[in-house]
Amino acid sequence: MSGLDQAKMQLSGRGVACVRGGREVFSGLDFHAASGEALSVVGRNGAGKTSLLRLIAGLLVPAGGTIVLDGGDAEMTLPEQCHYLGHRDALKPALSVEENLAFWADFLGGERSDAAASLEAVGLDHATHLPAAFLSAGQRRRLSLARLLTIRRRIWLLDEPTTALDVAGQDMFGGLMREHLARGGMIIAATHAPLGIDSRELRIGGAA
Ligand SMILES: Nc1ncnc2c1ncn2[C@@H]1O[C@H](COP(=O)(O)OP(=O)(O)OP(=O)(O)O)[C@@H](O)[C@H]1O
Repeated sequence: MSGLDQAKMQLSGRGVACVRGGREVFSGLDFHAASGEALSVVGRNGAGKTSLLRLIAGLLVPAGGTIVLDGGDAEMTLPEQCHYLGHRDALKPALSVEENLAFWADFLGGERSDAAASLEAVGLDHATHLPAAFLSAGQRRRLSLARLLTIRRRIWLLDEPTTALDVAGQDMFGGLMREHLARGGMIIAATHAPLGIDSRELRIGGAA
């Protein structure tokens, strides 16, 4: 665990507004999250949970307000310090499990851990040469989770991360999230189901 991993971080949103397709999804949204902390973003379908993750990841531009990271790596942008895991697993079907992971490691760059160890941690070490097209939904999700471990980024933005995971997979993922937080990481997860770890709730758009 490096000293950098332990540096305090604080992510703050102030008066954030989101417009999609010309329609306001939410506005005036305030939130904050600190290193070592998990935030569960909850709300009804269409409230803007995915949109908020995409705003933080820099994949959408806020229509108003600011999103600021204090205490992160001053040489990197906020999106460069985030892992965004969408609810659709971004995998190349013709590439094998290990080739998919290598693709993401090359694409994202930066510090990386041992890919074989990551695949073992998510229970895919028996399937490294299998084309991603042959993976089950839960196995695809596990491969996406291996990305979080292979390429080290301190902020995990997770969209419905436990979808398709069996009970053992949810336990495994709970352990990985706890380790990430213990290292000074941050997790912001859009979810309809309990995340499986202690988290603070950020509700968007009133009761679901
Ligand atoms: N590409 C797009 N163009 C226009 N509108 C969009 C686009 N993507 C999403 N929206 C709209 O933005 C709103 C928020 O969508 P978002 O996916 O962020 O909601 P959500 O809270 O994650 O919903 P769910 O619980 O169903 O996953 C919805 O009304 C949706 O129709």
